Amino acid sequence: MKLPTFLPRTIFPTLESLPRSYYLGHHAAGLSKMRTMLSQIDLIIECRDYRIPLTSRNPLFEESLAGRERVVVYTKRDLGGGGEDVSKRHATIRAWHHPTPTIFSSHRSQKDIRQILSHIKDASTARNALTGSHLMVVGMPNVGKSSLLNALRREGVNKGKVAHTGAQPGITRKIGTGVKIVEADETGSGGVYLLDTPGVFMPYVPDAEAMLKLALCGSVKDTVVPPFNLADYLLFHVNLHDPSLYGEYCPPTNDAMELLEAMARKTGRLQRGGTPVLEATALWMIQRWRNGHLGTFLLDDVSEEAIERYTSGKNSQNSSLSQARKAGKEAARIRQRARRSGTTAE
Ligand SMILES: Nc1nc2c(ncn2[C@@H]2O[C@H](COP(=O)(O)OP(=O)(O)OP(=O)(O)O)[C@@H](O)[C@H]2O)c(=O)[nH]1
Repeated sequence: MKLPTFLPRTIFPTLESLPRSYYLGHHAAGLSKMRTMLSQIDLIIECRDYRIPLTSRNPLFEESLAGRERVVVYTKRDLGGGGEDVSKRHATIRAWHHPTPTIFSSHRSQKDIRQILSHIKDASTARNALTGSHLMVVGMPNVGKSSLLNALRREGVNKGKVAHTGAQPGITRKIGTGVKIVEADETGSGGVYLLDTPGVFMPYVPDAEAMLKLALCGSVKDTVVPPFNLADYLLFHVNLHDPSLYGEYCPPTNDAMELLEAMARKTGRLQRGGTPVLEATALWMIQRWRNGHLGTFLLDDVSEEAIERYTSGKNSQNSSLSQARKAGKEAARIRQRARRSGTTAE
């Protein structure tokens, strides 16, 4: 008997009830500190997540840290997969950012890290800085800033890890001191120092799907978006990519609960009585994808048309940005009033 052909979903339903903001106190404080330090900075390394090149762009970094030389580094390239269209994809992204240089990197690839170092050294030489160059790495939470700093230091001056890294966002909370990533020459000039900064989320996420992408990539804490919604959205993408990726658990399905139940049974995530523990299984499934074990692919569509759509939507994003700022200030005022009167507002 011929099995029916599996048809993956082509549209994911809009989840209007999802939170659209994750702009925390230490994000605002970090950004304001970065702004005050800007005059001492020669080059900004702006990190974005390779799996979501459009969605992980935070307009705040261009708006608040304008006027400094910049390089865009797409981190976690290894999690975006290969394929024939990689060169075309990279060319499209480079053209979008032109004339800002763009580098695609994985923190474990010596070749990628050397390419970034080489760019940094060239920029520093061109500046002819006698007192050394001072760089700052910025980006959304969990995008891989501290991992990049450690990798540049290891490759540049052969020294061990200095910055803490972790699978959840918000590991770096404060701006530290500059870390040497390139030695000065015999004359004492040419040294390069890099500042790590806390990840800063955008004040307002333009749509619910963007929030799902950011949460899936680990930019917000796993408690912010319900794991079932994330697992369902991940399944939607895995199905568009290759449903055989979860073939060891169950046949192709568009039902996330069916897959989670099968995964829970196969991996022994069961309560007493044999009931599958679905939420823990959803988190496990998401973590497997984040580690590259459930397919490596992009969540954003990267084409000239998609970039055009994204860029033409920027204006509405900017107005949402000012609305979000007003809402943020109002929330801070309410919290302050509640603290003064001895009650909490959260
Ligand atoms: N596969 C892969 N994982 C990476 C890469 N870069 C970072 N990671 C992982 O991503 C997670 C977050 O990395 P961090 O360096 O802590 O990210 P961060 O941007 O400093 O995070 P915040 O403290 O929130 O600002 C860690 O689990 C890293 O191991 C990469 O290029 N490839």
